[in-house]
Amino acid sequence: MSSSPTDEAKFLDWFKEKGGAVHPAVAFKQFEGMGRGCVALEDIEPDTLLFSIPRSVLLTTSTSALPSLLPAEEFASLSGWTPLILSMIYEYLRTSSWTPYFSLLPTQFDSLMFWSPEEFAELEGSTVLNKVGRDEADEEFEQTVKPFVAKHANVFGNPDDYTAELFHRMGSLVLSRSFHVDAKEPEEEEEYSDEEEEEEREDVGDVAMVPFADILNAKSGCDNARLFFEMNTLDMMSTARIPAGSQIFNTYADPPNSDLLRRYGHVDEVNEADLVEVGLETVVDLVGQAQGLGEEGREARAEWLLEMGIDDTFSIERNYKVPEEMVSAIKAFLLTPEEYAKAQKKESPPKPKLDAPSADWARKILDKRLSEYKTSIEEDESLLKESTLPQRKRMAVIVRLGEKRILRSARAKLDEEWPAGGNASATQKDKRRSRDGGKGEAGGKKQKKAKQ
Ligand SMILES: C[S@@+](CC[C@H](N)C(=O)[O-])C[C@H]1O[C@@H](n2cnc3c(N)ncnc32)[C@H](O)[C@@H]1O
Repeated sequence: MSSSPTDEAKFLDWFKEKGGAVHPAVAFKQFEGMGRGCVALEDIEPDTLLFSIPRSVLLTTSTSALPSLLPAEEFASLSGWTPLILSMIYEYLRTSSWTPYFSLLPTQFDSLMFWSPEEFAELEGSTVLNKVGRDEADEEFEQTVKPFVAKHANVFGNPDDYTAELFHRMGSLVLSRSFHVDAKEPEEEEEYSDEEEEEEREDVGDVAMVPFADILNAKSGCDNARLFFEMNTLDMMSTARIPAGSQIFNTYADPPNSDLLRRYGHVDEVNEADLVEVGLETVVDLVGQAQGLGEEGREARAEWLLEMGIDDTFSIERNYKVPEEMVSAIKAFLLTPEEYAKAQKKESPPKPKLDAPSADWARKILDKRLSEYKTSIEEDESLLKESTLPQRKRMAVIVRLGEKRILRSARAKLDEEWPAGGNASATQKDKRRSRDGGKGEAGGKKQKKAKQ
């Protein structure tokens, strides 16, 4: 990265001139493999104000000068993050308002937007490959940004300075560093929320680049600081005791490794929030076809499930349970035409309760998902032992290995609770018995009576 200690000093001067305040025990530091972060120089107690950011230094579509220089309806016609990205490029190229901030920001990224096809191939099997959005971003640049900048060259200056590279760079900064800050009046003690998966639905006016807050790194299970929104400031507070010499960590809202890699360009070797996704289409193809449903019939059932609020993607987390919506979807494809008609009439998808047939199908679905990765768990485990593995490949292996391990554990859990081709296991029966009262006839009856 190109920024230096002088840039840090200039940034701090600028930050303080604008009214920012920093606790004397908080300092910048380079951390191996993480870039710049913040360190505690002395022990810091919980609930300590680490730094306070005046709202005026936030870079948003409200604080940038750009919107006021353009016809309002034309600026409003821009969609997604484009208004913010354009405002950032404009401020970066044409003004000095945020120069000390920009000089601390990275210009190169390991997030998926910047991976080559060969590097992407290492992620084969992971659904993250469908979420990168490089083509959409290129199209947005070519079809919207370029003509817009050329049309308003009186404001933007030389259109050639507005390159696709700069557009992707600013977009990646928004993806990895922005915060959701309601543009409306802040609620009392409103808590920060990092920008979430809902980025497309979010109002761009609420997305903010927050100098200083975005210098904190994050690590699964290690967060010890959090941003709180006050009327005139955004305050970073410690949420735990931070011993002298320790890194100050924010939270990025605990994404799985696939999303960490996509948005931030890093992974957590140990990530409690890791998960693997199974698409509804796997259920549709596998169960629907085996049930003899034609393409139209399969599509109709899938559409109906979506209308009933079932998601098109199921996430298996580290509790290794088959997601309820996936069970419901499997069972919907196992319904006879008469049962399906009835369910449609009642507008009610099947209850998400596993039974022997749905458990067998869940097993097949997990196997199908596992077969979509081109390497085995064992191969990945030995790859990770190689000290010469290139960094991006290493991260891809960690993502795909994490996903495969979850699939394997979910399958083992199914095998234990629903042995293949059979009935419920002893554990399942025990669970059922204890739900029924577990005392045979008399116990069961009593419980029923009490319920009436
Ligand atoms: C909000 S910024 C934090 C400041 C950043 N380290 C810098 O040098 O400007 C987020 C970026 O920091 C890096 N980062 C944060 N946490 C990390 C971690 N646990 N491991 C590796 N890199 C991390 C990633 O490059 C990520 O995109």
